[in-house]
Amino acid sequence: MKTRTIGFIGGGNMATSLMSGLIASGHSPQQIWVSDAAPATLQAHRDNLNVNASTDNLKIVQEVDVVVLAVKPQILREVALQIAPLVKQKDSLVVSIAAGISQTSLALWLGGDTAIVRCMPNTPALVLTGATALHANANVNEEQKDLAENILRAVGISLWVEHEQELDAVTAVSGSGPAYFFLMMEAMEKTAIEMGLNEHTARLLVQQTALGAAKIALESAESPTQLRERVTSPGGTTQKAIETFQQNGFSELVSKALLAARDRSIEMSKQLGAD
Ligand SMILES: NC(=O)C1=CN([C@@H]2O[C@H](COP(=O)(O)OP(=O)(O)OC[C@H]3O[C@@H](n4cnc5c(N)ncnc54)[C@H](O)[C@@H]3O)[C@@H](O)[C@H]2O)C=CC1
Ligand SMILES: O=C(O)[C@@H]1CCC=N1
Repeated sequence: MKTRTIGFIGGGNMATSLMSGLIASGHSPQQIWVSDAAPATLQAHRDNLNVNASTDNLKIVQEVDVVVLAVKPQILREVALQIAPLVKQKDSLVVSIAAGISQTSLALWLGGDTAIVRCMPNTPALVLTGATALHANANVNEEQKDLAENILRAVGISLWVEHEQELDAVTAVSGSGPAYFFLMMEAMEKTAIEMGLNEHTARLLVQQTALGAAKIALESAESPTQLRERVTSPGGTTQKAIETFQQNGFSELVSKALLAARDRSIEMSKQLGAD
């Protein structure tokens, strides 16, 4: 497939992760455009990533084949309505990464004929280890599906969900998920220091342990339960820790947190969208 130009409207955390990942995976910065309301953000992208940048969202739509909507859900309506006439004129493929903004809302704002892929990536895209789930509306053809998938696959794994509602669960699991692991790392690091390790040692041990656990989970055919049992010697230290977690409601707490994130995604679609 011929290399396509990609434009990001909104150049914040997630767009930075995606642009950096695309460039690291061999995409030419010259084929990437970004717009943002903050000129300083755009200058940083010019300086650090060497991409094309403009404060004018319409300029981005004009220049590119694929428009990625990467602004906060709260201002997506305003941006979508602004670019809608040009998107229609150019017959652009639009990819939205916004949490909690449905295909229904996007189609209402952008126009019912627009080819729209709604997806949920995550910030590890920055280091080419992202996880993205995508959903296409009925206007997206096979070539456009490949195009959207190729962009996200350049920065990690990507998979399609059949039902759009699944994206609420995806948001709770992998969209927000990196933050849960960072929270665990924060807590482990803090206690490691309280137990007498210096900051450098505490951080390094936690980071390497997280990496090792993720790597073994990915590479092994065994389930997380089996892998956990391999670390847990009967009557040993891990058993004490795991019992402490479980007696204090760890699994229930994780479940509650993910359900709250999933429900917030649904609530956002009602509050901010046209659902
Ligand atoms: N941060 C994350 O881990 C993830 C975020 N998302 C989604 O990505 C989207 C962006 O999130 P972040 O990058 O975290 O937010 P962010 O706040 O870092 O970036 C948004 C950017 O949009 C710019 N902006 C504001 N008004 C604008 C306008 N009218 N035109 C153009 N740019 C404008 C802001 O200056 C800012 O740089 C959200 O919809 C979020 O739901 C999705 C997956 C993960
Ligand atoms: O917190 C949020 O709403 C966004 C979506 C997933 C990760 N960050």
